Amino acid sequence: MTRIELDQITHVYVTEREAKLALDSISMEVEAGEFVSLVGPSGCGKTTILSMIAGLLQPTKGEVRLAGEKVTSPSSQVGYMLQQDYLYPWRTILANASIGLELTGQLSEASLLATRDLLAEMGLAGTEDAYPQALSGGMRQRVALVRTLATNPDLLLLDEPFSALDYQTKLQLEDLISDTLKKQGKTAILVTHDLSEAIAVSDRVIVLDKNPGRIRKTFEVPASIRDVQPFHAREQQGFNDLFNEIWGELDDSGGKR
Ligand SMILES: Nc1ncnc2c1ncn2[C@@H]1O[C@H](COP(=O)(O)OP(=O)(O)OP(=O)(O)O)[C@@H](O)[C@H]1O
Repeated sequence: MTRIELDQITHVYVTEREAKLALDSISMEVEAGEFVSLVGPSGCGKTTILSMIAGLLQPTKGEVRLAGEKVTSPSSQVGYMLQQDYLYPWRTILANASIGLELTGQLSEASLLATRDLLAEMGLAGTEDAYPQALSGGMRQRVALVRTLATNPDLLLLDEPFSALDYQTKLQLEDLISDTLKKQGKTAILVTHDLSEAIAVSDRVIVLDKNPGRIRKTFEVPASIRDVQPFHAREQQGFNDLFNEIWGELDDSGGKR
């Protein structure tokens, strides 16, 4: 299991026109097995943070560490899931779900069998030989989740993975991801613009400010909300109060705009 540390991270994007201070001295820790959400106004640096944890971008100053090791390049320990499913239309569902195994040299009979099992766990049994165009948006996003989990990463980075889905599918997928990650003891960071989703799936919600990106405030989600499935979390006592409290912080950070 992977513990994440961001130690005094500053990032400046340099373009022909300007030097943009995107993140200013951000420090945070995510414990192994913890599920943390990042919320904040558009442009506050959420994706920049994920890119650094994924090893796709090096901070201008500071250090990111995974399980105590400085991140200098992408690692197979880390799975990244995005808003778009990026399934290849010419590959079958099984071939799409197993592409990460192929790219990392882990393709074997056993790993393919495990991928089939994962597809079945996600309610996708029988779709293995179909092509992505035959599947609904929610099913395709489940295939993307299987593809992310198939290489067995310790850490999942989820960049608005539910935002393109209809509300009902989104709730179902939140439950599925939350269940799966809890069962497997994975560490996860979710970026989302949906505050109720952040509260429903997370152990902690971190609110960011923008210009420059900084941590504004961190909220612990109480056990009464954490310990039930995301769908029912929204009905728990205290959910609305926490929502309103975080919403107030988002308002002050410009997050509602
Ligand atoms: N490649 C880049 N070159 C220059 N500036 C960039 C680049 N990527 C991001 N930025 C700037 O850095 C800041 C943070 O961007 P980032 O995409 O991390 O924010 P975000 O919080 O994920 O935004 P959103 O919620 O809209 O996805 C923004 O001001 C953005 O314009």
